[in-house]
Amino acid sequence: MTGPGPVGFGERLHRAMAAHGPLCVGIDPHPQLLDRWGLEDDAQGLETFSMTVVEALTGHVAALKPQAAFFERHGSRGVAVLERVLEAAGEGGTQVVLDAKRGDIGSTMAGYADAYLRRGSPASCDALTVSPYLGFGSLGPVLEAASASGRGVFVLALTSNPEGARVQHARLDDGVSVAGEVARAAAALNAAERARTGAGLGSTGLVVGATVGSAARDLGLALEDLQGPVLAPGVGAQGAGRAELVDVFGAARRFVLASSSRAVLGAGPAPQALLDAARTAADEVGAALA
Ligand SMILES: O=c1ccn([C@@H]2O[C@H](COP(=O)(O)O)[C@@H](O)[C@H]2O)c(=O)[nH]1
Repeated sequence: MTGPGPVGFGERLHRAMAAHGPLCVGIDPHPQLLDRWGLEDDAQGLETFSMTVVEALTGHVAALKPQAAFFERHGSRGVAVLERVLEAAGEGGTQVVLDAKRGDIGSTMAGYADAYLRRGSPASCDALTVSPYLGFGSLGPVLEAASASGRGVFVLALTSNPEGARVQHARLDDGVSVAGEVARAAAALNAAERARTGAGLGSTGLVVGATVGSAARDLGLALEDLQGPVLAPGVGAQGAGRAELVDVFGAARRFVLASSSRAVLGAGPAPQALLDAARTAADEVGAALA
């Protein structure tokens, strides 16, 4: 991708959600999906699959979210495909979220920042998913790089998988939940950014699964105070739909970018069928989150 302009990620996403609805379509080239599309499970199949999705949906959905794992499993040729997908996907205002869930000590996070959040890097994206479970402070280098280059992050808070709860629901000495502490830190960054730029949304997002039930409320996440985007995976194949989005996000609904991968991708390979599936999903999540 050529790289974002002077408008920050939060504001760009805000505009994209207003234009196309609050849907992010994941690009998850599972081997089973490649097979269903009549493609080989190799780098060529991966490229045909991913570029079909990009060409069908770019400019029609708020965001696309390639899942790094399904590119990395094809080795260096798969990573080269991911670079081409990131380059092609960012046209027409569609925001590109790379789901790589990076998390390491601060000095290594500087390497990830350079890889994904620097202008001109071969794998540059609009926003990167990151894990705060080495301590929120370890994210410093990616947060600084994102801020300097008009990019963003989605920090894991309450993930959609059931195993996450044991860590993310735990309480710290002062009674604040682990996920609540992550949400507080993200909200502080967004408040500072919005005070500085006047952006509609800050660029430090959270990941909160649409499958987490009452956890965000019970754990005091105060998502309505986040003033940044909430990426909500779990819609479609993991079982969440309209009722879950309303229940989980309540008054914070307007910040939510619902994310669905397999449920949309299963409509392919015909580009029009993919576009129809994405539009139907965008209408459904849009009605739930209005
Ligand atoms: O808490 C999380 C964080 C990320 N994901 C990712 O989203 C997609 C979900 O795919 P579906 O086919 O819609 O189930 C996948 O890439 C996950 O790694 C998540 O599911 N939960």
